[in-house]
Amino acid sequence: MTTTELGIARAERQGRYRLGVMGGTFDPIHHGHLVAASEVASKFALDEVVFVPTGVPWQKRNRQVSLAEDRYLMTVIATASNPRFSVSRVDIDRPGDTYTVDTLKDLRAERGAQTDLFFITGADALRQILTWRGADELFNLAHFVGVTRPGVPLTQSDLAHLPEGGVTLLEVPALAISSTTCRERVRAQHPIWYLVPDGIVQYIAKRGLYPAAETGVPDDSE
Ligand SMILES: Nc1ncnc2c1ncn2[C@@H]1O[C@H](COP(=O)(O)OP(=O)(O)OP(=O)(O)O)[C@@H](O)[C@H]1O
Ligand SMILES: O=C(O)c1ccc[n+]([C@@H]2O[C@H](COP(=O)([O-])O)[C@@H](O)[C@H]2O)c1
Repeated sequence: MTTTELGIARAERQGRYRLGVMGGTFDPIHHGHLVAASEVASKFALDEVVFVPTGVPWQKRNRQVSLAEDRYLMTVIATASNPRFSVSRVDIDRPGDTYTVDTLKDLRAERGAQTDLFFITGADALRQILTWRGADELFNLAHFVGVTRPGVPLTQSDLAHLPEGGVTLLEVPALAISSTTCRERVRAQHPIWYLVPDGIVQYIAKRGLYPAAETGVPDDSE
């Protein structure tokens, strides 16, 4: 999108606020998340991107997930330097499993009817979207932006089963980083500098997250 197109997009919004919503487990947050959010913010002329750490990511029940407060604090640290990035507690403060349909309803109630929601999701999550609770409702609550992710092929034909006009695919600078790789590297005592913001390296060390032994910091599985 050129600067002129962006100008038109801004003019066409007629006083409406454009809010990007970046949901994730963020265990830990890494530069892949931040670059995806920044790119969508630029291409869609968003006023703000709110990062929403999951409370209980029910589709990750078979694995250990760090405490919500640790994931929340890492998200705050990683986004603090960007004036257009913010962090919401809606998912971690809501009891029970986390469903995006609730996230979007809560943000809509909080931000008001003048706000348009753009839910940002990686290609892997987008491919699973019909398994999400209340999937048929999701596309009435937000426009979905599916961002490319290395190792996850995604084409227009993958969108065939999704409502027409409900999803836009966007190619973002490819960063082959995952939270899984970051956790494995910490456990193996390999560096994660430059895969995650500096403050996250320090937070993980300070809290002793992702220890090599099973007997480490508490998690959300108990
Ligand atoms: N490198 C990346 N490029 C683009 N999108 C990404 C990238 N990493 C994660 N995402 C997207 O960000 C959102 C939140 O991801 P999540 O917190 O689960 O991170 P993850 O790296 O996929 O974690 P894990 O490896 O633990 O499954 C998802 O929609 C995911 O597809
Ligand atoms: O609504 C659901 O049923 C649902 C199922 C799986 C994932 N999600 C959302 O998708 C986003 C990315 O999730 P994850 O597990 O890949 O970090 C995050 O906002 C989750 O709440 C939502």
